[in-house]
Amino acid sequence: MSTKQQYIDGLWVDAISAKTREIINPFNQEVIAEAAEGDASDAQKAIMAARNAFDQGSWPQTPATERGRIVGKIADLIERDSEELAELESHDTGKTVEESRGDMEDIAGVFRYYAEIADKDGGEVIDSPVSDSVSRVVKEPVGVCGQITPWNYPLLQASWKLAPALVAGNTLVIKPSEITPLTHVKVFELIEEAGVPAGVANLVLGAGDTAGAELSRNTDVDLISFTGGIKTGKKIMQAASVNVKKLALELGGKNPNVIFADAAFDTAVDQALNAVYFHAGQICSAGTRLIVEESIHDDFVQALVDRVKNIKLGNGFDDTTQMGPLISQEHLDKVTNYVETGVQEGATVAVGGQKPDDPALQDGFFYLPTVLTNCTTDMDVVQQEGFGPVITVETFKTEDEAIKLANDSIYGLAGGVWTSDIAKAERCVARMRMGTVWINEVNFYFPHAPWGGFKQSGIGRELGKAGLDEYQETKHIYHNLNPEPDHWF
Ligand SMILES: NC(=O)c1ccc[n+]([C@@H]2O[C@H](COP(=O)([O-])OP(=O)(O)OC[C@H]3O[C@@H](n4cnc5c(N)ncnc54)[C@H](O)[C@@H]3O)[C@@H](O)[C@H]2O)c1
Ligand SMILES: C[N+](C)(C)CC=O
Repeated sequence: MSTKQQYIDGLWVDAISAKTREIINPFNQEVIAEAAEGDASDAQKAIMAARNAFDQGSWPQTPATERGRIVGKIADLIERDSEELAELESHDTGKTVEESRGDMEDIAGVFRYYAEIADKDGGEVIDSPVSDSVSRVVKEPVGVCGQITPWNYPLLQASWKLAPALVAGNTLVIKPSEITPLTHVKVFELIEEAGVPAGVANLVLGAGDTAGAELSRNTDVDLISFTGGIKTGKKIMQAASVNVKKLALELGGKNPNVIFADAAFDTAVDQALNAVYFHAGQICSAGTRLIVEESIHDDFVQALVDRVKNIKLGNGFDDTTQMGPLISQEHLDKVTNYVETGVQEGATVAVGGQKPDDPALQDGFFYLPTVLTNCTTDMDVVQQEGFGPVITVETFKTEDEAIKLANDSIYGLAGGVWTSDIAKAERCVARMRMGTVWINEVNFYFPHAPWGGFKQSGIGRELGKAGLDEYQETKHIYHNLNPEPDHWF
């Protein structure tokens, strides 16, 4: 088995320490690859390459049209190799290959979107308050960007960072989660093939507290963009203060899905399942807090439970599988404890609440899709991000109460409202404190619309024009066409 290497300064390299890590398929714990285990010294080497490429290389000055062309070529290559990428992602994360195929389409779309807008903002001329002067605003790259991604949507989250950073003329070092590096390695082969100059885009592999921590504290890094958990986000924010790095944080969520009695019942039930059980609930924007109008609670829960019982768990490469495993034994233990805590707090397991007993699933990190009823907003299970296939159900009687419950969270990533009353829907979303709100929809995102969190779900935005702004500095240039002495002194 050849070792998956890092890509630093245009070369494929092992870790300086020569250490490696086994990469595991969470469906059966089979070792599917061996990857270089970089650490702080590898990160320093990559940062130096990115620093040199920014300070002395041609990329920041390359016309935006040309940078866009190269990023467009990456999109073409991702489309060409999308099946290979999708299979790698599913082996690495356990998600169904159908879900991974959807991710690859989205990823190519993100590179394509930023390629297309690369040269669309040529700056702005300001109406100067002084005659014989020109005042203009231009956008410039920030510099060297550190980028850190999580294991749940490895390449998708990377694409939201790589594409805008590159078209804006930055250089970068990205570090994937140490447990899911495979699609990052493959996409760097495509980045090389597309003609991105050596040193501009660098890939470091390895653990968060070594390689990742170096990216956040190193003073040669000008911007750090992180997607992951809130605890890590806080550490990165602290480390980044050393040189006041620009900071973008995409953190967790505990997202409400509010169902009014006048919602289209069958669709709302169906989408409440989609909101949570895709990728076994390991989605930052999963609608895990179901908030249902009291008058339909019993029917709604019964309909959910009937459907949940039939969800087919299994190998993501089997066409009939609807839900794969969790990512690791550690995460399975965390989800198990999370549900047990909920039960101790007074929640009732309406369905699931344990590992499956199917002998075919015993080698994987499976947990049954679960619905917990009798939940109240003060419970840990309602407030903490469980990041597993678990829905908690709360009830409300009035619109005000529904909004109060929806907003009762330290998080503010996303939320949904289901109703057939247009005015009520608009009133609700206006009051919901989240970066994305859906009316009669769940979990929908696309390259043109910004993504990010209110409150402790994060800082900054990815995707859309806002996602490009994160990677640009704004410079005002004032030109006095008729300089004269003032004779003040
Ligand atoms: N807001 C979003 O768009 C979004 C998207 C995907 C995932 N997430 C969140 O990500 C979390 C799950 O991902 P995870 O378990 O991989 O998160 P995590 O915070 O454990 O790890 C994320 C990344 O940070 C690195 N890391 C860990 N410690 C570090 C440190 N001290 N310094 C620098 N880097 C460090 C890890 O190696 C990994 O690459 C969930 O909370 C989920 O909600 C958010
Ligand atoms: C941002 N999203 C929904 C793609 C993945 C969150 O975990």
